[in-house]
Amino acid sequence: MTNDKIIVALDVPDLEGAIALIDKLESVSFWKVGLELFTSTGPEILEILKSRQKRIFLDLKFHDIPNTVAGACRSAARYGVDLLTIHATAGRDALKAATEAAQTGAAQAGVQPPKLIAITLLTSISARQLAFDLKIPLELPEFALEMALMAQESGLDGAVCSPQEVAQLRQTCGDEFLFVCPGVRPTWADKGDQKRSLTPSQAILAGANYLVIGRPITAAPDPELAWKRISEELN
Ligand SMILES: O=c1ccn([C@@H]2O[C@H](COP(=O)(O)O)[C@@H](O)[C@H]2O)c(=O)[nH]1
Repeated sequence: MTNDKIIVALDVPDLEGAIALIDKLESVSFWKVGLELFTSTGPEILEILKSRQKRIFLDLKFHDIPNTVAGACRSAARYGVDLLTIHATAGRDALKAATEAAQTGAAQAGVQPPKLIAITLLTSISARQLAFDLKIPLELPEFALEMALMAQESGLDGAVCSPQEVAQLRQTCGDEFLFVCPGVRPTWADKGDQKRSLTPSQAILAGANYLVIGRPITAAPDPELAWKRISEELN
């Protein structure tokens, strides 16, 4: 079964909604807790997922000065989560400080350190927006590659990128570096705000270790059926 490669994004506003989805999608083994749910529930949602033996991607996308991201990563690592995110654009010093702090926090709590992964460029940003809104004078694939390389050089375990860039990033960063791809859309799903999508099977074939999929499953009229269709596509 390859559905352990799918991380389902629990983007719901409260604990009640989250528990309903976790119970409904019993065979999902890896859940992503992001800004909306964590801001609402705090660490309680992590305890609930752990009590059900689920793996956890804590996607808080830290972006701040080195001292502050280090403190945040130290604290988050104490929860014993599997994956944790920071924006690569926080810079090299912040990435290095975050890497060390995640190790320290986990050791203090006696848990396994999370894999720390860097956001290269949000999958909701198009090439046009990168150039005209963010004023980045690089082609989008080159920018994503530079961010992934900086993360790798700073000691991080992997990167978040769109499925459209993962093949090139994989080729340069090698097989040991983790690539987690959101912005994944089955052919039958609405793209919403995602600008750089591929289908689940295309993303895996391109070299992603994990896919993050939210609304195509969680906002589907029948989430169990949507999950089953995506799992079958991958199997
Ligand atoms: O570049 C990024 C980084 C993180 N995400 C997160 O992934 C999910 C995607 O949800 P969908 O409903 O499948 O669009 C969401 O939680 C984002 O915060 C991302 O989309 N892009």
